[in-house]
Amino acid sequence: MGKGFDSSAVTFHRDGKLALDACVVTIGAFDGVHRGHQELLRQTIAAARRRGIAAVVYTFDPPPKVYFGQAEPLISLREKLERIATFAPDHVVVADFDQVYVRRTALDFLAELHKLQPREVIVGEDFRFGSCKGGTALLLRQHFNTRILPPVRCGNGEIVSSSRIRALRRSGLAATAATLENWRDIVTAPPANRSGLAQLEVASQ
Ligand SMILES: Cc1cc2nc3c(=O)[nH]c(=O)nc-3n(C[C@H](O)[C@H](O)[C@H](O)COP(=O)(O)O)c2cc1C
Ligand SMILES: Nc1ncnc2c1ncn2[C@@H]1O[C@H](COP(=O)(O)OP(=O)(O)OP(=O)(O)O)[C@@H](O)[C@H]1O
Repeated sequence: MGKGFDSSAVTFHRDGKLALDACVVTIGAFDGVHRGHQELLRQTIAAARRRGIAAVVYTFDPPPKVYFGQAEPLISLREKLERIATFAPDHVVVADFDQVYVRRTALDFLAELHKLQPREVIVGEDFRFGSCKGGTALLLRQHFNTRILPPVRCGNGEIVSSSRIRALRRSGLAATAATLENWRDIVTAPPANRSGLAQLEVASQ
């Protein structure tokens, strides 16, 4: 679970705008910022702190499955960014997942990642990227020092996923879904702390 909401320490960027000389980065749709995502965020921020470099979260708006009409979003972009911000990364990159972006190949995406000069990339086993999901975690490993985390599971052994949370909600099992999200004690920020988010929203208009 993250600490308390404080977006003031986090800088938000549109994709392609951020260049760094070192970082640890995690990548994903992160819809719901569930317990599996939280583990990625914790490991990413811990690795970055150990190395004394920036922690970066790279995410997509809307989540690709939502863009392709395969799912309804679990939470809004604002809520997602607020949840991510509670883990206190240094940077959050939000890529506009649209008809132009979706045509980028896995190699295009790797070229963008190179601009962040990651010392470590941390993703889950099933991470895919690039048009037609051509890129895998193993391809990432050919380009960057990549840590592939084993899946976080719930008590009955099932893998925690946004899809599973959606299915539980659809079945009327909202309380079970909420245990996988694990956000019941989220601290909501006062408006003054949301300036970074507001800037991102203005930039996207
Ligand atoms: C440049 C780029 C292009 C993508 N193109 C597609 C696509 O054509 N079809 C698709 O289903 N997903 C596409 N995706 C989404 C990925 O499959 C995946 O959902 C995304 O990278 C987030 O990973 P996650 O779902 O593990 O969070 C693309 C992702 C990126 C970064
Ligand atoms: N249970 C989990 N344990 C560890 N990593 C996870 C878990 N679920 C997702 N991840 C990783 O988090 C990142 C973002 O994944 P993503 O947003 O696709 O989540 P998801 O729950 O698998 O979504 P969906 O069910 O919609 O496919 C990816 O690197 C993915 O591999």
